[in-house]
Amino acid sequence: MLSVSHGCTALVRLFLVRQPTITKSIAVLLIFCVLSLLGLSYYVSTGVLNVVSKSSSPPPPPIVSCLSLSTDRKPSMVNDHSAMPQLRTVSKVLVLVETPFTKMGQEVIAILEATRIRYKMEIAQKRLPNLTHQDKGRYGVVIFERLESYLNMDNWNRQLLDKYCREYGVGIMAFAHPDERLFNAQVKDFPLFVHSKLSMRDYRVKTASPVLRIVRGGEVARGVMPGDDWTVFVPNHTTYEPIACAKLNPTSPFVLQISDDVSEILHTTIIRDRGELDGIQRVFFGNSFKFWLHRPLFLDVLSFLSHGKLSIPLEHYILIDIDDIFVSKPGTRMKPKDVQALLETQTHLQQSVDGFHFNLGFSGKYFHHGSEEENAGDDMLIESREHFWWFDHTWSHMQSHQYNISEIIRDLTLNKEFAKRHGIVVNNSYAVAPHHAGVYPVHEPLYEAWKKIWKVKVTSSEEYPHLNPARYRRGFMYRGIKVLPRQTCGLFTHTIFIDKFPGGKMKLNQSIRGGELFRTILFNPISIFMTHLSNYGSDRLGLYTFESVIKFIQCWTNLKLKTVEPLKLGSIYFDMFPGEIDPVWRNPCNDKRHMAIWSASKSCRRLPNFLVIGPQKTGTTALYDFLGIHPLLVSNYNSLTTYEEVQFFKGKNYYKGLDWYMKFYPDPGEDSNVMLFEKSANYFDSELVPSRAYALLPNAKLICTIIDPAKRAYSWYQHQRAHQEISALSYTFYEVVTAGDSATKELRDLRYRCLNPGHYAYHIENWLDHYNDEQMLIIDGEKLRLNPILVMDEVQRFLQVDPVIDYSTKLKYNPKKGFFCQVMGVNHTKCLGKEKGRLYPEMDTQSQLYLAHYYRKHNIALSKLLTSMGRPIPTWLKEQLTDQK
Ligand SMILES: Nc1ncnc2c1ncn2[C@@H]1O[C@H](COP(=O)(O)OS(=O)(=O)O)[C@@H](OP(=O)(O)O)[C@H]1O
Repeated sequence: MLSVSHGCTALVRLFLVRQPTITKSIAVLLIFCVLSLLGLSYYVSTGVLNVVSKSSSPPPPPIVSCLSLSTDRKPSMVNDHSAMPQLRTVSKVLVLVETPFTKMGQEVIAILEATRIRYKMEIAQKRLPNLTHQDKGRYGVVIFERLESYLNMDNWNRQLLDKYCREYGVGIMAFAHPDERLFNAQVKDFPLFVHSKLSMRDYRVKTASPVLRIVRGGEVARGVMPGDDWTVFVPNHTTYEPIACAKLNPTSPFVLQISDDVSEILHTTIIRDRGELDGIQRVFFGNSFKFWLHRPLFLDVLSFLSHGKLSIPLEHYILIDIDDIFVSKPGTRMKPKDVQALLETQTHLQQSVDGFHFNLGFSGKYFHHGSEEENAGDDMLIESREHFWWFDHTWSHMQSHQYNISEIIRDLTLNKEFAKRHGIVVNNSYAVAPHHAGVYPVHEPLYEAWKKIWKVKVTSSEEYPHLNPARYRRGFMYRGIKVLPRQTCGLFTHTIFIDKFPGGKMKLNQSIRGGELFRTILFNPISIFMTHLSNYGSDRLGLYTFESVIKFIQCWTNLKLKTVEPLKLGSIYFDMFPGEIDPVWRNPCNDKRHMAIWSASKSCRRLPNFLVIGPQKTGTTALYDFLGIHPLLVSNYNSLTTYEEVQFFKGKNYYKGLDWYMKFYPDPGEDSNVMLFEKSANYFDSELVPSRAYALLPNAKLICTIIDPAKRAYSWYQHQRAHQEISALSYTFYEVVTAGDSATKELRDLRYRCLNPGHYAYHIENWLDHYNDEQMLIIDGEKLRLNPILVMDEVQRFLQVDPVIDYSTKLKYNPKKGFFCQVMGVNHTKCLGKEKGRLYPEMDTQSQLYLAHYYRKHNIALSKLLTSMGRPIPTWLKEQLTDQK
């Protein structure tokens, strides 16, 4: 554009200043032509002209026709696989792969993750993992990435696996992938033969197969199948039954040997072994997931072999949001005939999708911002308002993370007034934020304003926990608002013509016919799609895409599609996935997209660099105080309720969100060497905290302190008594630690709280499930008490902080207190308050003996763990382990 305007100015000047000569006139004309060409190419490349030229051609009708949509459509067989009573297996899959990186194995894992089916991946050549636990089978189905790995297992492992499968009714699934070309080769140990490395065409699934559930039998996928590495199975026993078959491609090798009549004979591409010979059900696939239908068939086989335990529901919900109503650029907006088409398609889709409605998200500010015809389109949307569902998409299509609460409130109010003026009945409970801004990472003011103006209860976003990989997208709940995962269907604001679809029309059709879009609906029982106003003008890509994919699903599957209002969808979602209600906060600075929609006033520097995690009563407060002496180690501001401990990752505080947590930290600035830290002694023994802390602070360092666990338990008990905890006052220490199953709940709880933190090895390992060994410093609390100077030097080295402090000048033993305290002046030290280092009677001998025995196995585990980590063994631990009390 720049060159065009500069050129024009030059042209005008030339004419104004002098009389043109002929040569100059020709030169001017030439310049004019070049500029016109430049201008034209600009318009063509930006698509502006396309809008004009293409909008006259009729939008494409939906694709897909199939046998099952014809009038003589036969009812399809939907098998209920949950026939076997008293299964003794867990709903989990064992996946045996060649290597963790092989493509096929990764594809299997990707399906399991997308469908939220639990799995364990192991290398096939290694010893099998434990298959049982307390008379329960750990896996409901065993999958071999390669059939060859199953056949070539060593005798011991093979017998073990077969025995397990027989006893627990567990099925085996495997994918044939022979390295060499085979003709009529016998499958090792089975009355089954294969031809391999073939090219196939015209794929069909057997109508009567008991394996089918999602896949509708009887359809034919015409044409040549992808790949020339197909294996077909030739059984020689009644135990085998074909599930799917295909014809040979005439160009395939062995064609003549295999059959005379290449065109008609069907060859088995997926075969089931009913288990007549050895009591084990197996299903072998003759190819990978290159052919799209193998994914839904994989899910059916999984369901079948697990006796319905690993089935996904057949009822699937879809909600199609059309965001940006009124927002699009002139030339890309809907005209009356597009609105008409939208209405017609909605009516049409209501026949195949129960309750179907397009869900329209409006931004009133841009009403009537198009051409005359497009403004008439806006009017028609308003006239047809009661046929659609409507939700708020902000008045000005604002990125809420850039605004404060009153600005957001003002914006939402304007949109609300717009709706009122135009008689739009808005679905109050649902709203969507433009650009996902403010939903995740959470921008508190948006949530507050939504609740206040619209009483929003449900929203959706594709950003939690991250946009990619899409299969990990999940929901969460924050401040009473349910955030549901949103799916992308490939239609963005600029995707308005079929041939401009990224990758072209072929790519779009692939996505519809078993590709990405189809898979999204298949794998997610609830799919909320994000589309835009512009996808329904021009070529009406939105209508083409969804009508086609819904037809395709009807053709090939027994999925029952439904649409329900977002509020109901929210309840259904969290009834299905209750484990997702609790959010997991991640660091926005580790995701570029998150940074782009996070308020500029926030900074990841306001998060701790290291955590002192406890456990309680091991000297953590002394350590906290000593750390605070160092000018480069800065702790959080005090909490009003829990003083120096923020206790964010444990308990209710976590639900207050990241903004709340960050307010406890100063911003040390980008270039500062300051390290922020938090000490919360109750983090150590929590089951949830390690994963939460790691999600937010994966690079943090951790410090824990350990003392003799029996001593720690007794100190804790005394602490509870000093704090007047009734249960601790009611029972002696011995009664607490020895409380058995018949004790009151109150006493059992007290015992648990008293003894559990002392299971050091167990808790440290929980942390090390997430963090690396090198990220954790384990301090001997006794050493901290007796020689804090040495310990603080070690801490400085571990933190790699400038050792600007000589702790020998900062800490001094206070004989009166019996502890090291901070040096404040020549004859003045500051010690911890009377809360720490209380005087209490010695532990009774009975309790000492009991606890020495109780903690013995935990202490052994700790010594093993410390040795494996290359850490020193504390003196008290050595004594405990040598002591024969
Ligand atoms: N320098 C110094 N001053 C005071 N106290 C010290 C010090 N070093 C270690 N200790 C020991 O720390 C015990 C308290 O541990 P915590 O601070 O981790 O307790 S808490 O969980 O934060 O309440 C406390 O336990 P009790 O003696 O049972 O009170 C002390 O033994």
